[in-house]
Amino acid sequence: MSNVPALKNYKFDREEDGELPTLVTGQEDNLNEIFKQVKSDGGTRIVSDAKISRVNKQNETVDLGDGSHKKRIPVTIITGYLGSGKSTLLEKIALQGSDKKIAVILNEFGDSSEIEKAMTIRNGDAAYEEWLDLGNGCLCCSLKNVGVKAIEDMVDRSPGKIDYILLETSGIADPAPIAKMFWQDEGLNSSVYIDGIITVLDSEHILKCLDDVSEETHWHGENVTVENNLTIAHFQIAMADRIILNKIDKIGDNSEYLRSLDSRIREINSVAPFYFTKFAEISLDKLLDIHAYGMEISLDNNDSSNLWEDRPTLHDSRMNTVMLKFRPLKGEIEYGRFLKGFLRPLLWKNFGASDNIQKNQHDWEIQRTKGLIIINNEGERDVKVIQGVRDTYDILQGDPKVEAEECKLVFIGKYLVKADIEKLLKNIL
Ligand SMILES: Nc1nc2c(ncn2[C@@H]2O[C@H](COP(=O)(O)OP(=O)(O)OP(=O)(O)O)[C@@H](O)[C@H]2O)c(=O)[nH]1
Ligand SMILES: [Zn+2]
Repeated sequence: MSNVPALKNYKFDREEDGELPTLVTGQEDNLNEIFKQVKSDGGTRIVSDAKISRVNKQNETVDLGDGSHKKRIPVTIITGYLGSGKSTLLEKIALQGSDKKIAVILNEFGDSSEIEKAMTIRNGDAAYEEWLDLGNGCLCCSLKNVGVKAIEDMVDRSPGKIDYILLETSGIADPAPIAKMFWQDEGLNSSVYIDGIITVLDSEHILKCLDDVSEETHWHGENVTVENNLTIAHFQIAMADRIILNKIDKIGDNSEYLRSLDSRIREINSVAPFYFTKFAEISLDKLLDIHAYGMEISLDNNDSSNLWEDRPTLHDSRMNTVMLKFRPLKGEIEYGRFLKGFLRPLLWKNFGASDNIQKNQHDWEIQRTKGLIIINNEGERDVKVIQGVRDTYDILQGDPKVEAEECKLVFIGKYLVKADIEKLLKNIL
């Protein structure tokens, strides 16, 4: 077990920690002042700020036993439901060109990372130092070992080259098992530490997500005790150390709705500070190096379970991914047919577009669309990137140099039937 110092091993020390405040009777009129100055060590004792920052500092390095120290790398986990703006946040963090050398780990569902890459995120004038794509499936179970190994390798192969890691989880992943992975895995635990979990919410759709409970969500792990009226979005909010209420431009000045949003989120997470943003515009210092687990991580690492209420992992089995690959489109006319005859009927089903597209009896719903569309215009190659969240989609100019010979579409949603969607596409190709 890495010998990360545990705050619990510290004894209160008068000259170091200064005077303990006299017994607090609770009648003091400067009670808030007193509480602001003292912090508990997670147990009963109180320690000074200086000591806390020293412990946090020590948490950032691990003593290798031969007197040398290895700097541990902070990891910020970025979670949030499908299409909330996680990648947009990554982009904004990069564009702020911070002095940190940042590695990005993507754990996207639906193997859509090259679509993400087609909108290459640039860190200043270069892409992020490292870009580790953990591919399909969720880190919490199917990919765990692969994921841990890949992260360990990345950290080991670039000593000194990376001083911060951002991990974007897939939109439908429960963040707890991913965070736990950094605690429970011996190797990871000594080379990285969790600085905080940031949850990005789509202000326009988050209440719909929270209301979308279903008896079909299932739990990974034994002794499922947690009641079933929870969704992934609940856990993503509950685990947050910072909450970004993104897409505020979609709400306008609907203060009524904002109040309902505020109270719903506060019900789930009453402590994490939250920020309203548009296209994830927020300054780095609110998100990085927050040492959200500085105190707990220095408590005896073995009892990290109390941080994640060792509960089973939630999976919503109604969700699935449909990925289509097809030849480049021939010119603007076919591209127009693709939009009018395929994409819109699929996404605008609720607006009366023909909803007999999918034969299954379920109430199917596309929640996330990502596409890389290549159009051959008389020898000219045009690349479009499609980014959609439920019924709205953006078409962005892609990088014509992207290495892709065929179009690629990824739909993530409920009860999607690949054969039906493919048939609709065939009608227009
Ligand atoms: N109107 C509006 N659109 C936004 C905002 N932030 C992001 N978007 C758009 O929403 C879409 C999804 O944004 P992403 O950053 O890809 O979302 P994501 O959370 O990474 O999506 P997944 O990785 O699929 O879960 C993109 O088309 C963005 O341009 C915002 O504040 N307002
Ligand atoms: Zn899983």
